[in-house]
Amino acid sequence: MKLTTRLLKARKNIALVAHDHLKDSLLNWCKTNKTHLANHDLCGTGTTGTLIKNETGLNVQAMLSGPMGGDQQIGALIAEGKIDILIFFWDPLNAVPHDPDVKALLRLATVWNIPVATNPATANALVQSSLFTNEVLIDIPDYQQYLADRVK
Ligand SMILES: O=C(CO)COP(=O)(O)O
Repeated sequence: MKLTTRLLKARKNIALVAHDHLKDSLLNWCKTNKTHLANHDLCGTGTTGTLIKNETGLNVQAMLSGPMGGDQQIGALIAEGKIDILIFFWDPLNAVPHDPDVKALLRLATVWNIPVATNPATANALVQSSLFTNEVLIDIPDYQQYLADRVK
């Protein structure tokens, strides 16, 4: 796959998602890192986003709840280059009904090479990284080239 680059601006679009057993963990992480998060545009799946908004006062755009399509909405935004960082505390110990959507979200985050944290240790590393406060270039698939190759 030929690559091109995408500039992630200093002010990021950050998606926040947590499965039910990990919602307290993500909520606590958001409270601890509220001042960092306040510098960015936040969205989240329905329940996670609403809980964070209510409990931290941060402005979080809540999409649909995960099992109702929220993971897919965030995945689509990633594919469109509208999400810069994904923080997704997914549950490795409990099955969820929408496992295909979870996989799809994680897959698209990998395809489009955005920084992803799936646990608090990595989320801490991300928030302390210069990419959290500065603009950064990431490599992404060259979609125009990809399409041109497929249609010639
Ligand atoms: O299920 C989720 C992610 O897969 C999260 O959805 P909620 O935030 O609505 O609980």
